Amino acid sequence: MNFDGKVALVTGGADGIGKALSDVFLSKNMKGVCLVDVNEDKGQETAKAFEEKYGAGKAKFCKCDVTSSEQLEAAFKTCVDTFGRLDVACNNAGILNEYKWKLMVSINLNAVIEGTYLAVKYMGTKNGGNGGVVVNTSSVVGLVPRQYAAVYTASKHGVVGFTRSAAFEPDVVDNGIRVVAICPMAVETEFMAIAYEQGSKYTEVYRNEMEGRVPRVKFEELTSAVVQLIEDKDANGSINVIVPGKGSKSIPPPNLNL
Ligand SMILES: NC(=O)C1=CN([C@@H]2O[C@H](COP(=O)(O)OP(=O)(O)OC[C@H]3O[C@@H](n4cnc5c(N)ncnc54)[C@H](O)[C@@H]3O)[C@@H](O)[C@H]2O)C=CC1
Ligand SMILES: CCC(=O)/C=C/C=C\C[C@@H](O)/C=C/C=C/C=C\[C@@H](O)CCCC(=O)O
Repeated sequence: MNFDGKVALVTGGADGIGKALSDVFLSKNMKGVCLVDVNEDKGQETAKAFEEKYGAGKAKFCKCDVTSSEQLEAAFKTCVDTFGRLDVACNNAGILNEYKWKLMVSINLNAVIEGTYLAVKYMGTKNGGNGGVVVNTSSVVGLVPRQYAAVYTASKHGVVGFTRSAAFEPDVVDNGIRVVAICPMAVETEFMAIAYEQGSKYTEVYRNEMEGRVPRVKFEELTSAVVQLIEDKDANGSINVIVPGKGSKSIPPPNLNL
């Protein structure tokens, strides 16, 4: 898919990875981006900054807690009502808080599943749309274990398993939709700083042993991996790890011919 005149919806679009993706989408001449986020102040601020940079009417902020089915569907509807179409859905919002693990699973996994199905409803060729691409944000710990963050790791493994499987569901394929996921290593965002405030065993260990010593994926490395996945018409069910300084690599499912 090329980006010209297309429309994207990005959850967690107010900040971090979602904001960086939205910026790049607009720089590639997308018609508009819908920033879907629970943080109203940041969301309004980011939308305003994008309109100043790319022109009036290019960014729409939708206040939404992705754990609410009603709010998430309303965001998809607002996006199509505002821009007239939807082509790319990034299910990206996420948190790291092992103490609030049920909430974390709701945000990191359930909302990714719900967002994917809503993308089929609002982008699907059988539903009046033009087809499109769903990009789900997992993590490197969607592929490898991580002690002290068992539920975060489970939620991100869930995103990988769901993406690999949903991509080949007839209802998804027959609606002209591809589904991919990214598995970045640590990225240059405030994600861990926010996680420190909320507290978890993992962030205590991380802060003591790893902070400042782990290289970060740069936004440019991450966004170019996502752009490639969106542009590549053969990328479906693809799970791409993103490693600082080394770029993006597709990771196939394990070969079980034992
Ligand atoms: N930063 C990192 O090192 C890595 C992050 N990830 C994943 O990338 C995704 C984005 O993370 P970052 O941009 O780094 O974090 P961030 O904290 O900078 O941005 C996350 C955004 O999601 C929003 N959000 C949180 N809960 C929400 C909810 N219930 N409803 C709607 N919006 C909500 C926040 O308000 C924020 O704007 C997450 O899924 C995270 O797990 C994956 C690998 C590495
Ligand atoms: C180590 C830095 C870190 O844990 C930052 C975490 C930020 C977000 C949580 C998660 O989505 C990302 C984890 C990134 C880990 C990065 C580097 C390595 O420590 C992992 C290498 C994989 C392994 O454990 O073998």
